[in-house]
Amino acid sequence: MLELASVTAGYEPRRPVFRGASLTVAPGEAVGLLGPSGCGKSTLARVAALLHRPDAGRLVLDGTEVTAWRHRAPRALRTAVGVVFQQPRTAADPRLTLADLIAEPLRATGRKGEAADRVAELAPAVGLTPELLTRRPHAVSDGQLQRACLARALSLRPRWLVCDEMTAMLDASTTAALVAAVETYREQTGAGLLAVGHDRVLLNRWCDRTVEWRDCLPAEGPPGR
Ligand SMILES: Nc1ncnc2c1ncn2[C@@H]1O[C@H](COP(=O)(O)OP(=O)(O)OP(=O)(O)O)[C@@H](O)[C@H]1O
Repeated sequence: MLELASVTAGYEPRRPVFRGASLTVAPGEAVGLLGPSGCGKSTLARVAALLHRPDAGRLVLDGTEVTAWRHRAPRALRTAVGVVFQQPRTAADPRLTLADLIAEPLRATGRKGEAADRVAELAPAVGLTPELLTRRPHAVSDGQLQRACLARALSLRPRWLVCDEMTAMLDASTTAALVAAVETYREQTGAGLLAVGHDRVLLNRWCDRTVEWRDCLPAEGPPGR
């Protein structure tokens, strides 16, 4: 279970973006999160991915309460969640080839020896040819780079995936390919998914259920600041 309970988070002391947001994803479940621009969906997604420390509230992953975020989080928890962001350009090191980008989490966790096999397995799963794997980000399209970013997110076989507007910049065929790659991975591993987006039709089609941001907030009191 991925449980976000009464989470308050933001970027400035005493000025949270939202207060008391709660959301649960059951093992193997796919939950879509919809809401207006700027309400804090990405911030909550980053809390769930252990990338942003909340001001208050709880994140419980498979029964373990998370007490440290980012580099302070224990490796076993950090690697339990794979994350894909909206903008592949800002999420990818421009110096790395796509093969090295995909293998980055394996290198960072001392599993460099598995990198070649895992990249060979993941590249076709996300629709990347061997030739594309040798290129650097500046020499591939946004869609191709996003495919590599998805493969990177899957490289450590996470139990949870957080896709934050993963397909917002992409055309319909790349969107379909990436959603299919996520779904194949989930069928193979039973991973749960939190998919943040604006596209209600896509999220309804993709996810087991879709949650409105307002329904994540406490009923009483004004949402947000
Ligand atoms: N790094 C940051 N520093 C300061 N403020 C930030 C930062 N990131 C986001 N914010 C602010 O926090 C608020 C929530 O942003 P967030 O990206 O979580 O919203 P969102 O619901 O995902 O929006 P969108 O649907 O437009 O992506 C916004 O007002 C935004 O300007």
